[in-house]
Formats: sequence, structure tokens, C-alpha cells
Amino acid sequence: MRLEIKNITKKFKQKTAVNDFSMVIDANECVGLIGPNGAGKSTLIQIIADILNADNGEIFLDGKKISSMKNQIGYLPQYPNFFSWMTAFETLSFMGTLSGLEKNELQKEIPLLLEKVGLGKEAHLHVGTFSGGMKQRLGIAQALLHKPALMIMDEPVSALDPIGRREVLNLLKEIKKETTILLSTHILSDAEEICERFVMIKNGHKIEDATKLELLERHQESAIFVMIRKADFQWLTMLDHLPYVKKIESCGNGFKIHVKNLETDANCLIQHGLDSKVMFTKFEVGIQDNLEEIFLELVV
Ligand SMILES: Nc1ncnc2c1ncn2[C@@H]1O[C@H](COP(=O)(O)OP(=O)(O)OP(=O)(O)O)[C@@H](O)[C@H]1O
Repeated sequence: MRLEIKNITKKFKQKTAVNDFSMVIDANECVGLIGPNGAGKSTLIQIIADILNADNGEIFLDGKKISSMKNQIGYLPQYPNFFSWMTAFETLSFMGTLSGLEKNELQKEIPLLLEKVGLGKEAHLHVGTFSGGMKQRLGIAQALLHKPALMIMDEPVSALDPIGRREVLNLLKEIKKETTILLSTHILSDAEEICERFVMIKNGHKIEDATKLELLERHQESAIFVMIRKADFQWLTMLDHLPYVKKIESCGNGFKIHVKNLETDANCLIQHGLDSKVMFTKFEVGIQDNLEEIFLELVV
């Protein structure tokens, strides 16, 4: 499985929702499409699901146009809609028939699928009685019905309460073992839990495409965090005059010393401290923001 999104642009009147967006997803990846409200996530996802047409650009799945490969894609919309008077089993049976699946096949597969999404015991309950998390898990079952190679999900957990969110995240952890996943969210911590790669979108543009490690390394501050005894605070005033020290900030119980070159200047700084008889209780080289801070820095 290889999904290639090539230079997709989509405009709604004057508004460019997706702007020259390209990316590739390979088999077994779980990719988070991250962006604030209105960034263009739903528009892009609907173009991949072949629900919306792009104005420019093309999407290929295994080298073939996406429109001819729809049976390889499972799509979970942002707000899945079910008939409240149908049971979970009837819902999947109805959806499966609409997608052209055989009745016999459905009779066999639906109980297995409901079991997989944790709704085995609720198979014959009306969907109207389901919680948000249960409905979302039913939506995931529906998207998996035809055994797609790629699952695309639009904000699968954003609208759920903490319990529903946990249920769905746990389910996604299971599904990603056997299915390639692209999911959109504006909540980075959700994506962080299950995705290995993060593609950030802002005003329709791709602004970042990296693994967690790459993101952390790329956004690592050139600073050293030190904790010293109160008696040694005088040492800090001497640092102001060093050519490689850019700035000193007080930070919690210690100090953040910003330097020009982390690798070389950290050694110089520790040597300077030792020569000045400073006792370090903490000396941490390279301060990494967490992903949430990186996200805010990039998108706001
Ligand atoms: N059918 C439409 N007609 C006009 N403008 C639209 C339409 N659909 C989306 N837009 C606009 O395109 C931009 C991108 O919207 P989109 O829904 O793709 O963003 P999003 O990242 O999914 O946001 P959210 O997290 O709020 O769902 C927004 O400015 C939105 O108002």
C-alpha cells in the first residue's frame, strides 16, 4: 500500500482550503494530520476519500487514481450519522449491502467485527442508546467492513469525553497493527499516543512532516539548564561577559543559559563553572519542548 498525495489544491470561492499539499503514506504507517480548526484537514481527508474533487493535483493509491481504488479505503467522517432505530448489527448490514458486499459474507463478518470494536454484546441494541464512544467504535467497524488497506479518519476522538476517547484510542492501537492509518486531529496528545509521524497543516499548507524524534530534535533549544547552590549565584553574573552566552533566564529552581553552539559551548560552560569552584546540582544540555509546545509554536 502506498498513498501519494500530489500537489492538491482546493478552493471554496475565495477561500483556499488546501494549498498545493503533497505527502506520501506507506504501508503500516500511522500518520497524524494535525492542524488547528479551519486548517484544511477535513477538506483534504474528503478529497482522499474521493468525496470532494480537488481543483488541482492528484491522489494515487498503489499507482492508480484514487477514484478507481475506493474499495481499498475505509473512511470515518467527523460526524458519523446512524439511524437511531437500527441495531448495531442492522447498521453494519445496511452499510455493507450499500457497499455491494454479499449478504452471506456480512452475516459471518459482522459479529467478528463488532467483537473487534468491543460491541459484541451490544450487537442487537439500538444505536440510539449508544454513548458517543460506542457510536464512534461502530463508525470504525463500518469503515473496516470491506477490509480496507487504508483507514482515513476525521477527528475520530475530538468530540468524545475522556472515557469514550480512551475506548477509541485503545481500539485504534489494535487496528493500526494490521491497517495503515491517516487520522486528523487538532489535539496533539491524541495523535502522539498512536501516531509515529506527524504532518502539520496550517491555512491549507503543509508546514511540517516529521517523526516525534525529528520534531523534538529540530525544535530543541540551544540552551543549558543549570541548578547551582545559592552561594554560587555570583557566578551567573560572570557569564554575561562570555562571548558564547546569549541570554540567561531564571527557570523554576534553576537557570536557562542560552548559548550560540550547544555542542561546543556546553563544555566551555561546565569548565568555566568548575574553574570558578561552582557546584552544579543539575546540568542539562539541550532543552526539548514537548510536542504540544512545538505544535503551538508552529501553528499559532
Ligand atoms: N463547503 C465549504 N464551503 C466554503 N468554505 C468551506 C467549505 N468547507 C470548508 N470550508 C472552509 O475551508 C477552510 C478549511 O476547512 P476544513 O473544514 O477543511 O478545516 P479543518 O482543519 O477540518 O477544521 P475543523 O477542525 O474545524 O474541522 C475553512 O476556512 C472552512 O471555513
